[in-house]
Amino acid sequence: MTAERVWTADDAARMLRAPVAGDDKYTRGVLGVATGSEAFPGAAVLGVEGAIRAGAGMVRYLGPATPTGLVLHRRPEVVLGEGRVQAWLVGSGMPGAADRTQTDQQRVGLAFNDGVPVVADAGALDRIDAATAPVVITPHYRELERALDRSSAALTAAEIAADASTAAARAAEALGVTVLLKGATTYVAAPGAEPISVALGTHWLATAGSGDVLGGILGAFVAGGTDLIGQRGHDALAELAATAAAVHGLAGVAASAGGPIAALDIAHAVPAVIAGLLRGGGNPPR
Ligand SMILES: NC(=O)C1=CN([C@@H]2O[C@H](COP(=O)(O)OP(=O)(O)OC[C@H]3O[C@@H](n4cnc5c(N)ncnc54)[C@H](O)[C@@H]3O)[C@@H](O)[C@H]2O)[C@@H](O)CC1
Ligand SMILES: Nc1ncnc2c1ncn2[C@@H]1O[C@H](COP(=O)(O)OP(=O)(O)O)[C@@H](O)[C@H]1O
Repeated sequence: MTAERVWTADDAARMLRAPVAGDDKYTRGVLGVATGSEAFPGAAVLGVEGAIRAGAGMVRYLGPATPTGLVLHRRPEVVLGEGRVQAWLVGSGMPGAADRTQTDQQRVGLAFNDGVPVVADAGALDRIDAATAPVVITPHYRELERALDRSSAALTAAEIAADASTAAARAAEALGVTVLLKGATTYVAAPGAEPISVALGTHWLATAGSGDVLGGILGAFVAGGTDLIGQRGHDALAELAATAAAVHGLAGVAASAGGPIAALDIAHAVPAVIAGLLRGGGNPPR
């Protein structure tokens, strides 16, 4: 077992920043989102909702017709198409390499080529080698098994489950990315750093689309945290990832109140969770 740091609500509160008078949508961070597919259009909606509820200054969405229509219908705030962004969220609800369309290839390539930090999920995990800036990946156990398949640190999903903390640390080292390994306890590891454990949620979070919302929350934090990432690289990325897992977990608890939740409920609970953390952290929301 690897020694680890336990991430608390106070730690998360310290990472959050309320907007100030000098802010506008751009200084707060624009997140490019390349997620969803004709097979999984809902994943795009869930990630975008997570990002907006977590405080992205703006979201730009790039995807096929069905998810594009659904995203815009639910969130007219979203701007479609390419443009300048501070970070990318890519891969949720997208097929892996074997089934990618040419347009999928292009939008995944664009995200990794843009020179800004990338949150890579699901169908983008096999393209992290193309990255031109720091990457944080958000796999569950089976996805991490696949991502490690051709690396020097191959592990089965069962081995990952048996010691997720060590698996996250080994994966970060082998892949050269920050790893947010999802599970009942989420482990975050930056290359060469002690892993962080986050267990502030509820088991009701084990529901379809829950991880897609987490990707959006993390995307918003990364887009708003580029100064921090510029100064402290993967250590900052790991702390932002742990904060996203904390906010996601606390939002799940708030949405559940002891009963079942739908993934969108998690996103809806995020603003009040952030407000509470900002108050508790001595930094009043504006
Ligand atoms: N609303 C949406 O659009 C959603 C999209 N999602 C997207 O769906 C894609 C696939 O995600 P997964 O985590 O499922 O991918 P995985 O490939 O990790 O999971 C599929 C595995 O689950 C097994 N499996 C399938 N149905 C099962 C069942 N009923 N009982 C037991 N095992 C079963 C399969 O044999 C396969 O091994 C991702 O791109 C993800 O982002 C999911 O997040 C769910 C919600
Ligand atoms: N038993 C559990 N207890 C608490 N949280 C869980 C549990 N199982 C999964 N989660 C959380 O729910 C989310 C599931 O994400 P993921 O596996 O990607 O599902 P999906 O692909 O359906 O979105 C992750 O944030 C994970 O940490």
